[in-house]
Amino acid sequence: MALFCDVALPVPLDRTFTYAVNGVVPVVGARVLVPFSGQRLMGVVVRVHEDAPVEEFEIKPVQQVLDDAALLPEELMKLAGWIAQYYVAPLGEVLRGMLPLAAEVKRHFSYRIAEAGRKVLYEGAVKGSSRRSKLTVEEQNREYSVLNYLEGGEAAKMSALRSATGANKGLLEGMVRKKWLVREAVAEERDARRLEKVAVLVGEARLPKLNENQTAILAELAAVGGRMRVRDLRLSLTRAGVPESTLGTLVKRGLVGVEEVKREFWMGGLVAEGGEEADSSAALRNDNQKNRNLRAPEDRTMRAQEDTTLHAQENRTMHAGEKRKKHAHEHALNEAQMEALGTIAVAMEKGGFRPHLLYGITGSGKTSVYFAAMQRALDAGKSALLLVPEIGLTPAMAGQMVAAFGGEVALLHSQLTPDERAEQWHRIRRGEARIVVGTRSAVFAPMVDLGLIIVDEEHDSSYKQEETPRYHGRDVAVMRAKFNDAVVVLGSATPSLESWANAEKGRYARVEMRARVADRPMPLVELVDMREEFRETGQEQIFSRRLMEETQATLDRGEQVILLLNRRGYSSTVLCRSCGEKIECENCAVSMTYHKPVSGNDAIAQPGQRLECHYCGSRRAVPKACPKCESEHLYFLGVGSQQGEERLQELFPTARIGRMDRDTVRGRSDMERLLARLHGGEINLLVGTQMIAKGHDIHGVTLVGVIGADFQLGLPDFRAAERVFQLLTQVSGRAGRGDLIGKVLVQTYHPDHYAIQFAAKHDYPGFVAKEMQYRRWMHYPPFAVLANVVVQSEKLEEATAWAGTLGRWFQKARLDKVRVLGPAAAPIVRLKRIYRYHFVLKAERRQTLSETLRAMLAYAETQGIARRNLMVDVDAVHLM
Ligand SMILES: Nc1ncnc2c1ncn2[C@@H]1O[C@H](COP(=O)(O)OP(=O)(O)OP(=O)(O)O)[C@@H](O)[C@H]1O
Ligand SMILES: [Zn+2]
Repeated sequence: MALFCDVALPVPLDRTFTYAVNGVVPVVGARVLVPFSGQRLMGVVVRVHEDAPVEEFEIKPVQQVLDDAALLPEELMKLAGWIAQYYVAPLGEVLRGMLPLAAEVKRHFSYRIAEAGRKVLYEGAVKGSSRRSKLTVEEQNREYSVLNYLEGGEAAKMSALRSATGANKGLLEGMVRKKWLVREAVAEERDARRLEKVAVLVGEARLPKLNENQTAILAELAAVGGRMRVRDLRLSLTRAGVPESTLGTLVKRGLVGVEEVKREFWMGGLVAEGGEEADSSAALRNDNQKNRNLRAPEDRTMRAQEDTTLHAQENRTMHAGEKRKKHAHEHALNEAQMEALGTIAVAMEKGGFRPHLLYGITGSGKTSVYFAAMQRALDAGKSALLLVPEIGLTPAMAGQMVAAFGGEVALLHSQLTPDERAEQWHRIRRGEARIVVGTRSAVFAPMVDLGLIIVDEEHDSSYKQEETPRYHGRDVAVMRAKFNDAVVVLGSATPSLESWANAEKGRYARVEMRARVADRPMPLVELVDMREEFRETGQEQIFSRRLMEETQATLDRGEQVILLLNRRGYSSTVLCRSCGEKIECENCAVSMTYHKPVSGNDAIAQPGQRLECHYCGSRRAVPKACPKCESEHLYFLGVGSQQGEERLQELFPTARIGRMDRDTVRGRSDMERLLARLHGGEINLLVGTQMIAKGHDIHGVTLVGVIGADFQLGLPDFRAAERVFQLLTQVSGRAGRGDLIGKVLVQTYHPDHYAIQFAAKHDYPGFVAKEMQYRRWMHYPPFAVLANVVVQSEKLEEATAWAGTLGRWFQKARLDKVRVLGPAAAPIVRLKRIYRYHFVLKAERRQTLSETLRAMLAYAETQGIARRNLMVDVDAVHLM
């Protein structure tokens, strides 16, 4: 009896594909390579069966089965199915996101002779190469050699063809266009876990007579404890001018051995595998700097040793700051923390799915509770997963995890290479890493015996994936816990309204921590009415007099100040004074931001390219005149963090100023360096965008100033008030986390707005009550479920026509349980050259919403609207 299997493929189609089983029978959850429209794709088997498909077209066989056992455990297969259903996303694309194993499959192209090619070859043999062609005789001859080479019928890789015939890619592609050849994309399995060579000093050997170069190598090795990656050693030898062959000589003489070991993966000073100490690995990483000393071989050993210790010390002080702070896991928990831990621990003991919302104000010590709960999970033989918004923004969290749990930890974040990601994935799958810390997609980590999932800062919008599948990591975490019978804890000082509503309904158990640790008071918040300020000073100022006064006083007392200026760049808009035209991006309907060129190494904006689009990244020079009316009166509006920094430099010339935004913090190491300078007191005045509000725990900060956070209140988004409240609360929470009480000054043009009023009073429950009313009246989440449907095309006419087609369908369908708003131009009507129209769908019940969305997609298909031109965003976080 013939066997078939259904395979989910990473293509934007809401269906699976049937293939014939060929030899090895794959199990559900295994990866297979299958042919798909001229390519070979990797997919995941979702069903094995005997039902011969009824369709007319030919059923192709599976080409290769990559796994003997299910790669994805059953609960992850279930979770994938749930996501596909809930977010109306193709299952194959969901699974692709779950399996970060692309690195294990190598893709390349190969060519095979086609019928037409054969004909040409035989005709050519008979008539000689007399065909009319634009090609030179030499190129024509080369084509014949390619055909000759492929005559046997086997496919050949491009590299083989090139070396045999000298044909380049262009020539081969030309032959494909003429249909002489067919090109095949080949996917091949490869082992992502590579080995690397390590040079080892052979201890026993009696030192014979050596030349200078040989001594240098031995000293180099001795200096780092006798082992070094050959790759690194080669690098330093080249720098010092020692010939590479010297290493070979030493190996031959038995003074140095070379071992092959499994490659270790390094993550910004933290060793993820096998290593115990963050410090020692960081010191190891610094070999390269040390190697500059290679010149004088005689005393190198000594000096290098000094260097090593020196580096280790530097690192220690770097990480710990001036006065060493205690790590979160080193505190004895206070009463509120014990109570929170108790609730979570009891839930774990009872077993089963138990969701919790941990509402703990800023500085209440949530992190320590996470650590303790994760330890409990480990003690019970379970594994634990901690999701964080962005590891790069809160490196302290990852560092403390490694310090507390050592080799048990796997870190998953966006800066890993595909190989590193695959390696971490397998470590977790094998049960070697039982503590996983990661960003959004880590929710798919193949944990063994998962007992606990924690979602830190659960309100953070970075948990929402803004590409297919558009899932929300927090909500997926809850479902994951459900399929795994695990406990899940959503933690925040400003929980999302969705989670809060779930707690109100009793779906989540609520745990509260309503005081700061060590009886530290909440900071005092003072509002500065900027309308008043303008009236009194007659000038539009960035910084109010009150804020300047307080800043000066705080700096004078030797304390630290943080100022939030939530826009990056220098000026957010360039406006023509004569005609009012704004300079917009040529790809997107948004104004371009002016970035002032900086001299020196950290010049980000290149001279002559000073306007940047924050949506597509395109750049251009500031025009000399308005592109529309040619007036030369261009006017720069909207203060960004770069300008803020410049002004502060003028106002407080002796302050030690730092800036934290996407332009100064590109990666995790930038963040680490900046935070170290803050902890150490090297910076006493920090200005930055919302990045500065993220969970940082800097004890010397006693003043937080907020400049223009309320412009967001005017954005066309029903979550605007919630976002402003969260941002104000989170940034205020950075003040007064040490021994001294903190103060917050909020400059605002809307001092009476409830989001600002409640934030000033640290009244989250008050804010939520008010905001819930508004959401109920307006039928917005959490009182309705919502989806954003964007119709998109590079052609404006197409986008509008399709929007019209769907609009008429919605009207005709007379949906009484779903409200449809639109079609309307999306708030950003053109983005990366794509025109966008949208509908917002609101329904009382989730079921109704997804049925409507599916019916709409089915109708769109009959109208020839391709799936990729319709973006369906269920539980959309941004409606832009
Ligand atoms: N029981 C305790 N006693 C004293 N200090 C503690 C205790 N628990 C935690 N801390 C310290 O309190 C500070 C705040 O803790 P933590 O960063 O966990 O707060 P949080 O609740 O996560 O706040 P936020 O929401 O602002 O990030 C840290 O410096 C931490 O080391
Ligand atoms: Zn753009």
